[in-house]
Amino acid sequence: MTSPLTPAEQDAAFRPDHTDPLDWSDLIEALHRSGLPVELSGVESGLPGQPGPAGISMDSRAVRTGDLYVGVPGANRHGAEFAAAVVAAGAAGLLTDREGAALAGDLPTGTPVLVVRNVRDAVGPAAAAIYRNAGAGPRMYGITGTNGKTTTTYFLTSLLEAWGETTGLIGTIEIRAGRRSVPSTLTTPESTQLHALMAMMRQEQVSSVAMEVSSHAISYRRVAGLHFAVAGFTNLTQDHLDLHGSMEEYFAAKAGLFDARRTGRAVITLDGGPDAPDHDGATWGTRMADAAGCPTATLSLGPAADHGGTPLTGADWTITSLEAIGLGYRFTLLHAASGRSVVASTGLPGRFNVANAALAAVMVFESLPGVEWDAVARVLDVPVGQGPFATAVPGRMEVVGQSPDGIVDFAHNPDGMVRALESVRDARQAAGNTSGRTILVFGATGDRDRAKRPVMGRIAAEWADVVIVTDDDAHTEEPAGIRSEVLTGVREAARQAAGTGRHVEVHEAAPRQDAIDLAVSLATPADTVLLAGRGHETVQDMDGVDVALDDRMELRAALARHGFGPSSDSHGRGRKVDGS
Ligand SMILES: CC(=O)N[C@H]1[C@@H](OP(=O)(O)OP(=O)(O)OC[C@H]2O[C@@H](n3ccc(=O)[nH]c3=O)[C@H](O)[C@@H]2O)O[C@H](CO)[C@@H](O)[C@@H]1O[C@H](C)C(=O)N[C@@H](C)C(=O)N[C@H](CCC(=O)O)C(=O)O
Ligand SMILES: Nc1ncnc2c1ncn2[C@@H]1O[C@H](COP(=O)(O)OP(=O)(O)OP(=O)(O)O)[C@@H](O)[C@H]1O
Repeated sequence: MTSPLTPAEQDAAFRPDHTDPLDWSDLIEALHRSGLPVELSGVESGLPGQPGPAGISMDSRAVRTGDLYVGVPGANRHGAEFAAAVVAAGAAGLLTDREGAALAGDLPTGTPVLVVRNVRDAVGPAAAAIYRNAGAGPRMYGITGTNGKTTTTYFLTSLLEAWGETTGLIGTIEIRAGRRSVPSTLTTPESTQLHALMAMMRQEQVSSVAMEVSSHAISYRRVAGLHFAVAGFTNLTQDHLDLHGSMEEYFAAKAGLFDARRTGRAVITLDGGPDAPDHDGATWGTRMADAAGCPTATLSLGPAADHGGTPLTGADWTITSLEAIGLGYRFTLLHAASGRSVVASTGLPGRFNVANAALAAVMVFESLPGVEWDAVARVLDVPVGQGPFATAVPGRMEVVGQSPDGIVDFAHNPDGMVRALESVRDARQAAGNTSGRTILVFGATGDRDRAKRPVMGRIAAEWADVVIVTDDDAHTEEPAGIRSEVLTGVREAARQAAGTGRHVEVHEAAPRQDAIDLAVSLATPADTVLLAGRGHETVQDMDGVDVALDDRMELRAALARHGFGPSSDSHGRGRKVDGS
C-alpha cells in the first residue's frame, strides 16, 4: 500500500490539537499496571523535574518535540539506533528494550530511558496513558478477516450515521474522524498513532469508530490498549502466509481479537469462507466461534454464502432469503432469539457484499441491544440503491462503465479473485447475457507472499475468458519475473480448460495502462472488463519510484478512447436467486 503522505505528514494528521504532558512517574505506573516492569536509566537520582511526554512516536522521521520515542526492533534495524538523533531534535525520552538501550548509546544527561522486556507489549499501554484513553472515548467496532474488512467498516459507519451517530473510520483507504479525512498507509496504524487518533476522535466528538484490524496489527500488538465494544469476523482464506507461516498461525492471530480483555462481544460469520482443512467439516468461522473468549453471536449467510448454501443450524442470526436486483441484492435477516426479521438491501455487486452488509447490521444490533426494531427496519428496508448499504466503497466492485461493464476491484488474493470473478459472471447470467465474456486484468505484488501468484493465475484462467497479466506494485522485485510466476498458473489452467473445449485467451502486457487499453480494445458491449488488485490505489510502487496510476481513471479513459460510454445507474428489475 502506498500513501501520498510522508511519515511526518501522516503522523501529524493523526494527532489531537493538544495533549498535556504526562508525568514520568504516571507513565511508569501505567506500565506497571499493565503488568510490564520498567527499568529506568539515564537519570541519576530519581525522575527528572522536566515535563514528561506529550506525544509518542516509533518513527524517527515523525518525532515531535516532547514525544516519547519508542525504539522497536525491526526486520531491518533496531529503532533505538535513531535515539540520539531524535533526542537532539527534541524527543523527551526513550522507551525501548535492553538491546535498544545499549544501541542508543550516550544520550544527554537527564534523558529518561525506560527499558522493558518486550517493547511492542509496552507501546499500546504507554500511548494509551499519554493520550489519556483509559475508559474514555467512542464506541469501537473492530473488523477482522481476510476479505471484506474495508467494505464492512464503510457499511457500519453509514448505518451508524443513519442513527445520528458521529462516526470515525480507520482502515485501508482512509482515516476519518468526523469530517477530517487522511489517506491511509497501513490497514491498521501503529498503536502510537491509534491512541493519538482516539484522542482526536474524542476532540472531534466522534461517538462510534469502525476499524479494520489486520492480522499484522494483532501480531505486532498495534491494538494493545484499545477496547472494542463489538468485533466482527468476515472469513479466513489464504493470504499473508509470508508473515504467519501457516493458515493455523494466521487463524490464531485473528482469534487474538476475540479475547475478553480486548473485546466485549464477538459477531462471527460462520460460513463466510471455506472449510478449515483437517477439522471434520468445520469452517474457519465455526472454529473462530469456538475459539472466541468473549460472549459471541453467530451469523449464517445461507443463500449469500459462497455458491449459495443452506443456512447453518443454530446460528443466532441467519440470512433466510436473497433476491438479486440489478447489480445489487435485497435480503432478509432473521434473529433466532426474538423470531423477528429485517429486510435490507445493498447496491454493490457480489454476494459477498450481502455478507458484509449483514455483518455490519448484526454488529450494530448486538452493540445497541435496546435499539427499537421498527426504527432499524425503517433505516434498512429501502429500495436497492438507497439506504446505508448503497454506499459505494472506493475501488470495491466499483462500476465505472457499462456496455461493456467496466469494474474495478481490490481482489488481490485467491478468494477475493474467485468472488469477484464469480460475481461478474453471475450478474451477466442473471441479466440473460449469454454471449458476454469476462476480460480480466491483474498482476501480483512484489516482495510479498510469492506462493499465491500461480494460484491466482490458475483462478484467473478458470473463471475468465480473456486473461491479461500485468504489473501491480512490484516494489523491489523485477516485474517481468512476477508476471512470469503468475503466468505459470494461468497457462497451466488454460491448458486444462482447452482439454475440456474451453478456450482461454492469454496475454502479457505492461505497463498496466497498456494492459487496460488492450482489455478495452478486445471488448464488445456484452463483455465485462474487470481490473483486479489495486482498487482505490492511486500510486504504483515500481522499485521505489511512485508512478501515478488509478485503475478507475485509466478504465474510464480507455472506454472513452474506444468509443464506449460511462456507467449510469443500473438498478433494474428483480431476479430471484435463492431463498424462502
Ligand atoms: C513488514 C512490516 O510489517 N514492517 C513493519 C515493521 O517494520 P520493519 O520491521 O521493516 O522496520 P525496520 O525498517 O526494521 O525499522 C525498525 C524501526 O525503526 C524505525 N525507523 C526506521 C527507519 C528510519 O529512518 N527511522 C525509524 O525510526 C521504524 O519505524 C521501526 O519502528 O515495523 C514498522 C514500525 O512498527 C511498521 O510500520 C512496518 O510496517 C510496514 C510499513 C508494512 O508495510 N507493514 C504491512 C506489511 C502491514 O502491516 N500490513 C497490514 C495488513 C494489510 C493487509 O491486510 O493487506 C496492515 O495492517 O497494513
Ligand atoms: N466478504 C467477502 N468475502 C470474500 N471476498 C470479499 C468480501 N468482501 C470483499 N471481498 C473481495 O475482497 C476485496 C477486498 O475487499 P475489502 O477491501 O472490503 O476487504 P479487506 O479485508 O479490507 O481487504 P484489505 O485489508 O486487503 O484491504 C474486494 O475488492 C472483493 O473482491
